[in-house]
Amino acid sequence: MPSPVTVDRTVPYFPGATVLGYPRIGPGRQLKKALEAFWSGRSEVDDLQVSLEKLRMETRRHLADLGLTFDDGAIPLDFSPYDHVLDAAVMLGAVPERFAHVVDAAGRVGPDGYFALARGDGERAPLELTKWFDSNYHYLVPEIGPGTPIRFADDRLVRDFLQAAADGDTVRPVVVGPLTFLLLSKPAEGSPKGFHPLDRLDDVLAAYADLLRAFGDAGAPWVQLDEPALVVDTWDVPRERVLAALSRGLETLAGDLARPARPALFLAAPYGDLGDALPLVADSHVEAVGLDLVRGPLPRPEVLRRLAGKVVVGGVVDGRNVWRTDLERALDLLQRLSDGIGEGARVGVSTSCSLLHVPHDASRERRLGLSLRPALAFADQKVEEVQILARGLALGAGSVRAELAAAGQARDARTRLPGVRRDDVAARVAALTEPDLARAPYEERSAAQAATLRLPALPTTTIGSFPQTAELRRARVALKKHDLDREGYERVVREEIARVVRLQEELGLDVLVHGEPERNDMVQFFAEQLDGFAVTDHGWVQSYGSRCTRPPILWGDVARRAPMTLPWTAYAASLTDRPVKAVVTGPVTMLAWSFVRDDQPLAETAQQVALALRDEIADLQDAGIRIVQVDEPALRELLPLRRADREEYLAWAVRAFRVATAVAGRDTQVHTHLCYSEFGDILDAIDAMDADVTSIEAARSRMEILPGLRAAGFCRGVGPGVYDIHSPRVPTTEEVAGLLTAALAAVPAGQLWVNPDCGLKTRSFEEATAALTNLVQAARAVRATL
Ligand code: MET
Ligand SMILES: [Zn+2]
Repeated sequence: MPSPVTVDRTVPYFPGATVLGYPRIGPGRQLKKALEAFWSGRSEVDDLQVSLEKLRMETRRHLADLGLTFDDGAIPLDFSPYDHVLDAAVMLGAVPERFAHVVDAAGRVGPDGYFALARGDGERAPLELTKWFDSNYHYLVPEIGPGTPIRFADDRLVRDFLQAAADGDTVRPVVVGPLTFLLLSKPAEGSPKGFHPLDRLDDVLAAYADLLRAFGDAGAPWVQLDEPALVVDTWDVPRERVLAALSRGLETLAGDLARPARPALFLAAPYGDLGDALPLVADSHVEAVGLDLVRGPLPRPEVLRRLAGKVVVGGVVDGRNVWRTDLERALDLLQRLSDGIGEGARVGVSTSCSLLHVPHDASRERRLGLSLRPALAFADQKVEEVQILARGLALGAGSVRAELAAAGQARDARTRLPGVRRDDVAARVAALTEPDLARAPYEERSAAQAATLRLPALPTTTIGSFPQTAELRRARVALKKHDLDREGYERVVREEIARVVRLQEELGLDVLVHGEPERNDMVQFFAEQLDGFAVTDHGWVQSYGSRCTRPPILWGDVARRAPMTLPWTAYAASLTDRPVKAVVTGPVTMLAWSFVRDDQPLAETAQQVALALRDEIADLQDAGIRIVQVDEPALRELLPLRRADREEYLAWAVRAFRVATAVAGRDTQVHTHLCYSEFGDILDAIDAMDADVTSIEAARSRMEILPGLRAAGFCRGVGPGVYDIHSPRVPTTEEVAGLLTAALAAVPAGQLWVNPDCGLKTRSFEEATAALTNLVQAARAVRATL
């Protein structure tokens, strides 16, 4: 007779050392290569599946080689072919109505449907792309309405788990938790007023319960539910509602559904402090909780004691930065965590968040030389650090004395590198006064600029970059390999600038750009030319889907050596009578998209970068350039997740922008460009930046931003993006005209600019030309109706 199943409230073994997630792109960017081969038709769907499985397998093996145990769930299964939030939506079958056809009768979504959701399919717009918490990773925003299907539909993750198990690896599946899923979603089009995706909580919980049962059947010892949404207190619903939803989720998934019907649950809360959510988790039946102890404090003693029955996983190794951990401090923190929990405490060691945000392996960075490299820890080094700490915690600090000492020495050596502190830079920052930050009143500027620039109503422009041709990429590689000399390379760049200027004249754009062909990347290009920055050879991190960036490392005081973009912009200007807009990357974005020194406040570092840019803008102006755009796409990204921290951040961010731009005279038009974020809650800061023109993402969200801008009293130029450059779709003239008409309902014609959402570098010339043709035509058509 089968014995009746009894509820199992014991806590199973949890590995001493783990990481919350690992880079998914592959050390050789295998993911990117496999995806792009498939999308371009160079490979078949079977090839893609084989490549992805190979990548998953190699990642598991690699983590096991680095020392993570392979049979107890220490190795996370956090792979995604494109994005983990999209995966959760697909798992739930929760696709928007326009994509209903991509879900088959069994509830699964095939590769074509999956990528159509991510990238559009020529007719249907993809899901909106936006920043994941305060990082430069982008996720796809699920669209949830009252009628959106929600059930446990697609079991890909379970199949991936079984595939690993068949190879002998018992991994720990990582899933976006139900609350985070719903809080990151937006209401589907046509949802009634007042509807919030959280209204679908019970349906989502039921689906997650089925998922957990499936993992139970598959034999998973642990499942990690990521609930970073809990560390944010700025959602569009009151905190009480978030906490009530959490209680309900914990009850349903951890209490009502008990082991052995489900695996043990590890609730992880990266990117900050759980705050008042932690007691609820403590009193629930989840078996393990992960705390971000890099960003968050050690919980108060009375809360810690309530965690006694659980495994508490201390995230003490920073998953967001590349500096070696102060192991001594981290071990001490873990010890205090353990002591605070009390007798029988079970403490695991982990990273503060997934290592998704850092590159694979610092030991490959040969060029960084002997000075900086020992101070760095990329993902693989962090995997080693969590193990050292776990050993130290289990066996005492004495057992890892040598490792602690080596880490300490490396950190000390870094602070003594020449260039870390420079008196000349410190003196310039200290000498800044209020007049250095102020420009003439906007009315004066706008009159002066109108007289100088003589632009038509609804002026058309682009955001800066044009598609990067294969020839250009080849030339850059050849330059690096010394197959092409500097002069030869610059010739190629100049030819490209000339071509792009001609193209823009032919298209009839009003404000031209030089096209940024000299830039490998908008941050790296400047970082390479600034003192205080180092660049990596292999330090790729995923930005979204197949897109990767290589963040520079800001390690010392920042200063400009020589003009950076001036020669290129001036060359473009020499080829045309139309105004040419110079484009530089702003201070906040330089910081956000680099790994930044952790030995002084960001505000201080930002001013140093701003002063370097100020020098560049002064030079551009002296050379006769009358429009300068300072890109700050990351302005919103660094916005703290807790309301209480926001004001301070926005103050220094705005200040840095003004330090960089206030050198512009009244007839020099300052633009800024912001993209891929919700800007609704920083409109005042955008206003305070005092740019003459602000171009802003809007195409995917259909101009949602504009009424808010108007309400905030924004009276300067604004260019809501009318062409979504992150999709291969070419918008029609009618579509663009429709968006412009919509924009005119919220913005006076005299303020409105016409431009794409962002730069064109990810598109082909063919797509960009077609889209810009339509954009110019639409602008002319709407202009004629004014
Ligand atoms: C992510 S914002 C990009 C701005 C840059 N000027 C470009 O056009 O590519
Ligand atoms: Zn942009």
